[in-house]
This record gives sequence, structure tokens and C-alpha cells, in this order.
Amino acid sequence: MALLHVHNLSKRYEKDKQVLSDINMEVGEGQFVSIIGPSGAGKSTFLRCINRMIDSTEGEIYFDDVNVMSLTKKDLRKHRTKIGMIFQHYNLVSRLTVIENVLHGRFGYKSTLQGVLGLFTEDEKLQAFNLLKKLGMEEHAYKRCDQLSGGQKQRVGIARALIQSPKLLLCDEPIASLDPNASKVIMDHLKTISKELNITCIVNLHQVDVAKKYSDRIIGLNSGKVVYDGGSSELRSDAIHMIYGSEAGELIME
Ligand SMILES: Nc1ncnc2c1ncn2[C@@H]1O[C@H](COP(=O)(O)OP(=O)(O)OP(=O)(O)O)[C@@H](O)[C@H]1O
Repeated sequence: MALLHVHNLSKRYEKDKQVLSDINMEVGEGQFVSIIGPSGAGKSTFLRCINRMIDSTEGEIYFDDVNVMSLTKKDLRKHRTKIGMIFQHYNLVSRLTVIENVLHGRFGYKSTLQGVLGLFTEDEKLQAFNLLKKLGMEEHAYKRCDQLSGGQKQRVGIARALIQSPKLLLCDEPIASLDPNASKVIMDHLKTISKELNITCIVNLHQVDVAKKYSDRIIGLNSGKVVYDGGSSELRSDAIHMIYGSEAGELIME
């Protein structure tokens, strides 16, 4: 049984502007899927529909056997605890420490009062520290986040997502602001997480070579439609043409 089922998903922000059209897919547990496509293809919109940061216009999404569209506000909160988000610009609170930012990932499990007061158990603090250690960030645990490099901030973002105990990580251009070395560190961590912890990763990427290197499967979007869905080794120049347009194939594959 797949972890995520998407049936006939469509999204319009405005009446006659179709941003996603009839998207269908199933994604299994532990699968590492990259979504590629030109700017404006609908990659971020697709990720936001899955955790219902936005509502789709048509279609159905089932996650972990639950119909995501029909969730009440309370159940939506529970749904989101199972889905970690990784953002291009990290979305950390810069004046707080690394470990405080990681602990924010537990908010979905707390009452509003506990969250506001920052009441975390010793177990949660230990877990936060262990995650930072796993990501090579333990020596920075008590630094303010605005003292970190981009690659370090993204590792904090990953630790914050992991402390949620998610089944799925949605990563929206996680390496778009990073240099090649930091990008490799982040992609290596995401791949390890997916394989060792059996967490499904759906990663929006602009770098086709990175998608090919790390993914079990690549989905190509163009103008809101899936134009490629297959293994990363089968992604050849004809598929690149379909995804990015006729001029792009040679440029990207050379
Ligand atoms: N909140 C919004 N209101 C109206 N239109 C939007 C909104 N968010 C996105 N769009 C439009 O939807 C289309 C798809 O945007 P989206 O951000 O999903 O694409 P993308 O593939 O992630 O692009 P990029 O690679 O540049 O991040 C674009 O035309 C964009 O202008």
C-alpha cells in the first residue's frame, strides 16, 4: 500500500489559470522522488497541496490511508505532524538558538500554552540534541541561528523536521541557496534519512544532475502537467525536452 495517493489533482489560484492539471501518482514508503520542471510549472503548489497549506481545486489526496481533503482543523494538525517541511530559505527563527529551533518541530504535539511557554520534556531535548549530532551540528546547538552558514541552517531545518517523527519529508528547493559542497551535504543527509529511517522524500529541484544522482524516481512537470514519471536512469534528452522545452535538452544533458 502506497503512503501517498494523488488522484486527478487540479489547482487554480484564479478562475481561468490552471496551475496543476489532473495530477495522478502513488508514492511508496521510503521512496526518494524528485520533482523537476521549469519555473512556474507548479512544483511548490503541488507540495503545498499535500500538506494542505493550500486547498486544491479538484481531486483527492490520501496520505497514510487518510483522505487529506476531508480533514477537520484538529485532524489537519495531526496530519501535519506526520509531514516535515524543508524550505529553500530554511524558515528558522534567527534570534533563537539552534536547539530551540529544532524543538519547534514538536509544536504540533503540544497544546498552545505548552508551545507558547516552550515547555519541552527532557526526552525531547535529548532527541533534539541527538538529531543535531546525527547531522554533524552538535557543537552549534546553543548558537543563535543567525550565526550559521546556509548549509548549517538547512541542517537545522532537517533536524526540526525529523523531530516531528514524520513519515514524509516535503523539500521545496532545499539546495537552491547553497553552494555545491553544502548542497552535497544536504542531499546526502536527505538520502540517508530516506533509506535508514524509511522516510519518504519528495524534493523539488532545479538541478537535473542532482535529481538523477539521488532519486529513485523523477517526476517532470510542465505547465502543471506530469510529462515524465520514471526512474532517474531512464531520464534522457527526449524527456528533458518535454519537461523544459526544446532548447533545454542539449544544454542539460551535455
Ligand atoms: N498564491 C498564489 N496566487 C496566485 N498565483 C500563484 C500563487 N502561488 C503560485 N502562483 C502561480 O502558480 C504558478 C505555479 O507556481 P509555483 O510556485 O507552484 O511553481 P514552481 O514550479 O514551484 O516555480 P519555481 O520553480 O519558480 O519555484 C505560477 O504561475 C505562479 O505565479
